[in-house]
Amino acid sequence: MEETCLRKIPSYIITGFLGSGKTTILQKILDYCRKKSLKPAIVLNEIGDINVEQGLFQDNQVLEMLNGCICCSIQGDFTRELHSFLLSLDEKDVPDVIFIEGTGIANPLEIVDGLTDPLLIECIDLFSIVNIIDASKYLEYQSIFSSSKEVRSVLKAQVTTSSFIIVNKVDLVTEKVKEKVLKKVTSQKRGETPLVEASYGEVDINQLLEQRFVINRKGEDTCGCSSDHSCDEHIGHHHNHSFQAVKIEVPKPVERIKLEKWLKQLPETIIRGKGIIQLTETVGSFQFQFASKQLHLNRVKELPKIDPCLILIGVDINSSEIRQSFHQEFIK
Ligand SMILES: Nc1nc2c(ncn2[C@@H]2O[C@H](COP(=O)(O)OP(=O)(O)OP(=O)(O)O)[C@@H](O)[C@H]2O)c(=O)[nH]1
Repeated sequence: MEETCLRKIPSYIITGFLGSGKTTILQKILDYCRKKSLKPAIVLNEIGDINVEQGLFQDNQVLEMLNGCICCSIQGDFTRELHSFLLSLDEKDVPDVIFIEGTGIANPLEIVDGLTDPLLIECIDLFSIVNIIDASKYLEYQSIFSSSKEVRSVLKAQVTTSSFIIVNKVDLVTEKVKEKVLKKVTSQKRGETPLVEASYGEVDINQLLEQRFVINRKGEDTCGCSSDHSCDEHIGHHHNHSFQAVKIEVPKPVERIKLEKWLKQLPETIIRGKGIIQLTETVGSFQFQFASKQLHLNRVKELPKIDPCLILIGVDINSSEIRQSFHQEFIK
């Protein structure tokens, strides 16, 4: 007989497009858990084969799902791995709460599918889907990706399925743009879903964790979304993501200004960059973050467990061209 979990654990899906601020808000949630003496477990999903942000989650139980999107290629593995992870825990280690951070290109309903698999039904109590929106890019993405049905439908599904929405990065936009974004999101979201605005994910965590997910089962629309598709589209259809992650080894320190210039000339469809690099200007390793067309470099305190590299994520990227261009500029 299949072994099963001792109890159902409240679980939250943290969703939102690439670089919108999911990890930033998750860090705030983890601080909150620490203060409340709650024991969290975190499931991290990356489309690349490496998690360059693992240092951010030290001291927590982390299950990493790399090299694919929970929403498609590794959905079955996700269910099995999460199940065996939970069964492997001693009673004292069973988490009070689980946070699942999607890849940024995930349709949350496909993660819901994985969590509601019969294998996990006694283990997981799905509380809420929290969606983070990048206020500085949301409208732009609608036009950059106007010809990509796939990107538009991911952006929309992340809004329509959520039980809590944070319009983040409002520090980067004017009042007028913010109002436009809020209007657009309000027109897409489900009526009862709270919508809050934030910079660097500063929100009332208590309010966020209390919000309960309600699946709106009515007629055909069994998934609860108000979008104009049949909900069967969520299942089994998205196996050919045109999203890609390109990994570039960076064996030598790079010049910051030159790197900034190089990033600026990348195609608009490269949405996100992460990595660990060294700089010519100063000793040490730096966490490389590129989102909303902005470069952030944060010094890494401990020796990184991975070799310096950049991961660039986007849609329909010509990986060899980009690798070659980087090599030409920085390595040769
Ligand atoms: N200006 C500004 N930057 C932010 C804000 N929130 C997050 N960032 C920065 O945006 C970058 C991406 O943030 P993350 O929290 O890693 O985004 P993410 O959604 O986890 O990214 P992926 O998992 O790669 O999709 C980081 O450099 C953050 O410091 C914000 O409100 N304003």
